[in-house]
Amino acid sequence: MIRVAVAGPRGRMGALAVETLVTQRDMLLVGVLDRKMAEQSATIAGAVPIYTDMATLAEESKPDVLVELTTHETVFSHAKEAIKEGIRPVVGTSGLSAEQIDRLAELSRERGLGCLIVPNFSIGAALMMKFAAVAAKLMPEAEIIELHHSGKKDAPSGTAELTARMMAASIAKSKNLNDDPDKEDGTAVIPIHSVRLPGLLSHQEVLFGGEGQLLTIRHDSFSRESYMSGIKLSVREVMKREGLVYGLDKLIG
Ligand SMILES: NC(=O)C1=CN([C@@H]2O[C@H](COP(=O)(O)OP(=O)(O)OC[C@H]3O[C@@H](n4cnc5c(N)ncnc54)[C@H](OP(=O)(O)O)[C@@H]3O)[C@@H](O)[C@H]2O)C=CC1
Ligand SMILES: O=C(O)C1=N[C@H](C(=O)O)C[C@H](O)C1
Repeated sequence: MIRVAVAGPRGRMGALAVETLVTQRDMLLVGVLDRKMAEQSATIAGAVPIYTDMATLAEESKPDVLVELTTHETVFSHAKEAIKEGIRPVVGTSGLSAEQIDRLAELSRERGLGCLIVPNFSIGAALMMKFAAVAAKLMPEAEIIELHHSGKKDAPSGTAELTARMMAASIAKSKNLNDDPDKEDGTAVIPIHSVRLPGLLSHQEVLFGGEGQLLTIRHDSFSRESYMSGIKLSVREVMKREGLVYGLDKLIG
């Protein structure tokens, strides 16, 4: 049985994650981590205890995994504290900096614990990133447009950042860029444009321009249900891993 805790249980994602994880036969929801004792989190969590600090959560409920779904302001300290307490983070929250990601890689390696950073739990988005990385090798002139609901607090999205990183790595490996004297260090910077509007949920387009042509790779999430199978997979996978894995695409082969 995997003992799971969820941080951010009153949030749009956290509440649905709680609802999903309690139905899994191989998982036991042992606690939720909130920033305050709220009546709403008590309703969501049901019989599950609510904690407002990691050390007490760790000591009393002994989770194996923490699913982190809070905000860009909190996520790094939660993930760091979890690793310190021997809890494997599954980080869905966006907004970690490259330095923070490197630090979590270091900490999880030192502690011999799995740590997953999954900017997008949907299978379609993972495929979009893979396809974009392949396309970037042959069509490196590319830009990303990410579009989200107006309640999203951070920009650019975590999905767009990982897409850009995978495309840059792919371009750097390809002969095209390494031969380009205009690129100083061989690292392509893929521009990201962010749109926040009511009516949207989560959408991304990767545009590739070429002589007389345009390739568009697009993914849309129309409901947060699209993330739930990826969350379940990530909780199971983090138990089998050591060190950092960044992206659902690395879990699905
Ligand atoms: N990886 C993925 O596939 C997906 C990732 N996301 C990401 O997940 C994150 C959450 O998104 P969403 O649910 O829409 O956001 P919400 O704003 O709906 O939820 C965030 C929740 O976190 C709570 N919170 C804030 N600080 C703390 C803290 N210190 N401890 C515990 N809880 C805290 C907030 O409480 P309060 O309201 O009281 O401040 C709120 O309930 C975002 O970063 C988003 O980008 C979203 C969708 C998919
Ligand atoms: O805030 C959201 O909604 C989402 N955030 C994630 C991100 O920043 O990429 C994942 C998805 O795009 C939805």
